[in-house]
Amino acid sequence: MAQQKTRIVLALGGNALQADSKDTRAESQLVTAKETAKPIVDLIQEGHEVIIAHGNGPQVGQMIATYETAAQANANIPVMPFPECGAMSQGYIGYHLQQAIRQEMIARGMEKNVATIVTQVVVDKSDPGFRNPTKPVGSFFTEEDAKKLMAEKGYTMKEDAGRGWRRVVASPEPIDVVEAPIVKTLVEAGHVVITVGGGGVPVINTGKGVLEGVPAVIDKDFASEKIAEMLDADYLIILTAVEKVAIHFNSPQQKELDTMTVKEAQQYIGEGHFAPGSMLPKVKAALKFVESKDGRRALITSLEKAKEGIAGKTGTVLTK
Ligand SMILES: Nc1ncnc2c1ncn2[C@@H]1O[C@H](COP(=O)(O)OP(=O)(O)O)[C@@H](O)[C@H]1O
Ligand SMILES: NC(=O)OP(=O)(O)O
Repeated sequence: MAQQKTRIVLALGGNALQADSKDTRAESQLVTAKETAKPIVDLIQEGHEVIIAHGNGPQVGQMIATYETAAQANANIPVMPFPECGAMSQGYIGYHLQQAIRQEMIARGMEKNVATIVTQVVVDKSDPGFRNPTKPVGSFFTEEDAKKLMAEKGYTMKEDAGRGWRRVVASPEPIDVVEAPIVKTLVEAGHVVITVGGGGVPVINTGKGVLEGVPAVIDKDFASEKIAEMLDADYLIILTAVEKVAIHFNSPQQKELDTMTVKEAQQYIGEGHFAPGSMLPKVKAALKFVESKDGRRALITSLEKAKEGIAGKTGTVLTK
């Protein structure tokens, strides 16, 4: 039986772009993107309106580190500022997703266009996120190497959910998605749109329509939630490396959750079940979306299980 058409914002996690976090080559990302395209095109083929968002932590961190290293070696090479690196990461990742999704649609005889919108997201210049960097970017390091980098380069680095040490940067909250009306027009015309890549390029509104990029990385789960509200989406689906959200994660008491009410989610957040910088923003984004309007649904699951998840067979569903 055909499923009801829904407007879905799909937030792609890091594993949708880099199957192996140590292999950051562009060629490998394109291969991974081609696998990622399959479950996405399944949803498009079922008739859903799909808007795609994605992270950029590893990619933007790599770009910044490359520029910094090049500038250190050659004084004629200027360091590319953070917002510009964010914009480049949207273009680079969007290009891979466009290629992969287009190829998959052609293989299935589907006639649809797919495009990336370089998206700016307004933040507040007095957001407390600017004073307390929390967003992990770039590669993972051992504690020893991280301490050396902190001393040498003045980076702030933190341990990331048991996976190693990473540089952390400011991560303000998204307030407004500048290009949302264009995205809406394209979606309503039947096109597949990739937007708020890497959470969007963070900009502050300096008045009279002048936007200015700021050095930060917005969490893509929060930016996805924001655009999902602005597009009046039915569904926010956050795809990551795990099939279900768990409490007592990584402990003998680990319990995977099929559903979580808003009240339960708030309780679990208070009890510290979700790691900051990894699962916590996903649960918070899902919670905010479900609370924003009656009838809105949110699902957290793995990329491979997206189709089953939307059919109600797996994943963790947030309910009111
Ligand atoms: N309570 C939890 N339940 C499930 N996974 C968790 C939990 N806390 C932390 N995680 C970890 O968070 C990861 C997802 O975060 P991350 O990899 O940063 O996101 P993304 O997929 O957006 O790149 C999961 O793969 C898992 O290792
Ligand atoms: N911008 C962002 O949230 O990136 P990741 O999902 O890669 O951390």
